[in-house]
Amino acid sequence: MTGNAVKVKEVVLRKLQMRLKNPFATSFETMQDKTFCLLEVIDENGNIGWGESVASDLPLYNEETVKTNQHILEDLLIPDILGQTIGHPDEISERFSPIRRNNMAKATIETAIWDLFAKNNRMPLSQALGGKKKEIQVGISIGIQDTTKALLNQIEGFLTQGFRKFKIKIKPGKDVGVLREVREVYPDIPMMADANSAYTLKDIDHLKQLDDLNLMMIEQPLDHDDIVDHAVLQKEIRTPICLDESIHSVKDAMRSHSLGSCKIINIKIGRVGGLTEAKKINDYCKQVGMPVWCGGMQEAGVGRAHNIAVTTLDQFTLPGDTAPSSRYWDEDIIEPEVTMTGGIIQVPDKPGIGFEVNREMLEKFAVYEKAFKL
Ligand SMILES: O=C(O)CCC(=O)c1ccccc1C(=O)O
Ligand SMILES: [Mg+2]
Repeated sequence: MTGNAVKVKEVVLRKLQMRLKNPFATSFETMQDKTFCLLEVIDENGNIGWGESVASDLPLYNEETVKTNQHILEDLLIPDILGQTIGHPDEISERFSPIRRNNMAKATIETAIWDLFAKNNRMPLSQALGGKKKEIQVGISIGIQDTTKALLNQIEGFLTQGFRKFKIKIKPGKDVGVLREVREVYPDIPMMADANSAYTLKDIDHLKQLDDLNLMMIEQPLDHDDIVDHAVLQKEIRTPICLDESIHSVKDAMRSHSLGSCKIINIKIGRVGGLTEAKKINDYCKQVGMPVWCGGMQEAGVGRAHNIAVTTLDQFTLPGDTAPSSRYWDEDIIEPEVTMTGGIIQVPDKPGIGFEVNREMLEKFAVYEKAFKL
């Protein structure tokens, strides 16, 4: 779509520190205190666009951290767009392409420009992206629990709230046995597992046991940057492989499809460098008939709002990880907060991300702030 251009007059970079309600354990870390970059981009008309980075303090999910984000944003990306007139947000990823990777830093600015562009054209971000859904189905990601009883209690609670997909984090020693016990209690719930690269091809015979558990998919069982071994594994197991960490671009999606590395892709806006690339992956996967869904990185409200918008695209056919604000936060940074009824989130029809940022919450959680003006 064409539309009114955006002229960037001012950018404010903040770092926020927020504490999750409970620790969240994956196969590679247990996290409860989250620090992240939040970007406010102001245009010459005083409209404001917001972008949230999903990079955390340590480079355990990918190579980026809050500090690498700060460097790339302050020293390269913000100076590059300050004072510029952006005809369409699709230009941003092209503009930033000489810089290698650093996708989460790039996405922080690119998503803010998308928000600003949608506001300037007085339309919801979902509409600016070409999304048609007015409501989205919601899944839940459940961290590794100390006991199976604790996991079953969590599932019971989330079932009553109406969640549509149950993603269970696994690792060696807390995988097949735990999932089997869950299946004995809940034989039919839509369930998947996420290994966050905890296995290797030496575990093929062990992973074959997942095929008896009627899983929707096994997410990222092997190396974070692999699509070759995943193709070998997919030929050995019936359970569809979903790739998360391995997919950084539409080219990775194309390579994975042609090799047979996966049958489903978890799209995360930050991991792929922004909404334009996420849309390209959506469009390619629609062309080849590969389902996609929107993953999460325990975002605060701005990131959550962008995830809702991208989930309205047509190939996002499976419930994502975009749970309500209350999943992780006693207080979120947006108002209203993201809420859910019966496993459904209503897509906002206000301009841009459709939520206001609560500046009192920014004051409360910000540990760093720097303004960039012409
Ligand atoms: O935001 C959510 O609820 C999903 C959280 C999640 O699964 C996750 C959280 C941190 C790092 C990686 C992942 C993942 O999806 O692999
Ligand atoms: Mg994952």
